[in-house]
Amino acid sequence: MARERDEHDRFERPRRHTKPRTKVRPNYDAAATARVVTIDRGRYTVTLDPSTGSGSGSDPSTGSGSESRVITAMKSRNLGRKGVVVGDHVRVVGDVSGDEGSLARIVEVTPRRTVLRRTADDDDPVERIIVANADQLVIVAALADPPPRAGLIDRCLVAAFDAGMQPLVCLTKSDLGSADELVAMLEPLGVKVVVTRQGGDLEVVRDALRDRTSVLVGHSGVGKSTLVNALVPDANRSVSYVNAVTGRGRHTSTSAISLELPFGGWIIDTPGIRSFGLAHVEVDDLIKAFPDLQDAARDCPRGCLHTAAEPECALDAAVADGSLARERVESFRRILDSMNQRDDY
Ligand SMILES: Nc1nc2c(ncn2[C@@H]2O[C@H](COP(=O)(O)OP(=O)(O)OP(=O)(O)O)[C@@H](O)[C@H]2O)c(=O)[nH]1
Ligand SMILES: [Zn+2]
Repeated sequence: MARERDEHDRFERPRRHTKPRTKVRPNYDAAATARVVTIDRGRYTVTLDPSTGSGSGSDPSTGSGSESRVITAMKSRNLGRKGVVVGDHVRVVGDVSGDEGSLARIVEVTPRRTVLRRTADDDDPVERIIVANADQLVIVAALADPPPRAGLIDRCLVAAFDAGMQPLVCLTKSDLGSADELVAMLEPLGVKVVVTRQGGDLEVVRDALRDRTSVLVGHSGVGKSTLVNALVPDANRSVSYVNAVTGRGRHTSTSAISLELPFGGWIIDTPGIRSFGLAHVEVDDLIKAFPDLQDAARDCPRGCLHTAAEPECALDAAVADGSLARERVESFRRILDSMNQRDDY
């Protein structure tokens, strides 16, 4: 679903060996592959995949923990208006040495597996993709100070399901409040929850993040930086961060920034993202994240929106005959409703 809307899908990649090479469509199969870690004023900081750069041959999608070469690149003209976002897998040509002052060119963007969008707002009327290719959305909420808002968590869940990303709810500041209520709220949806506090044991969090690409979202003050610094002890000195900061003065943009986890995988922080684009989400897309509900909904009348107001929704029948748990249907309807409430996230 997310893939169908991917703007890049309309542009076919040149297939290896099937088409004759022409001057019109250069073949970049030999170009180095890299991933975009942050963007600042038209300059893309990318890390060269270890297999292209140093020849270690490890899987670039999981991150091996080895030092990746960081280079600065610009978008090539042939990409036209096509966007390049954090998390994109790209091909780069030109000076890929990564030496001070060097500048490579991004010539191709690999089709995206997932896309996460933010909504249009006053500053920018277009709903834009903010992160590509992430497989997990980590929704960070504090148990107190600031108090958690269930509606926001629900909206983030919708964004995750719609984007084809697995949600993980991370409840911070467990020293200040109990997680029981939120855990009970999320359990019927099958959403994984981890509970943390500053200075606490992070093993469960590490296990949930290991070898995946996770996007962190959460409001200011919930303890996101505290968490990132605990997971990536040298976050402020990491290659991508330093490059973004020292490369061209201060890192002033609000671009997402991708950090390699020392235990494998990546986390992408999203400063300044206040809301997700949910306007395009269809009920039929959302329900795909719940195969049992989707299955039961096959008996719904055409055009059924599956809300509690629908007189003949088959989800109610399934609850009545015991094939679906009432809490699960009610929880699904709750996140369905959250979609239509205008609010941050
Ligand atoms: N009591 C308590 N305080 C915490 C915990 N984690 C973080 N804090 C405090 O909460 C405040 C906000 O933490 P940050 O990590 O800066 O939060 P953030 O989400 O990164 O916020 P921004 O930097 O504004 O985006 C700081 O004063 C932290 O010391 C925790 O587990 N328990
Ligand atoms: Zn229905």
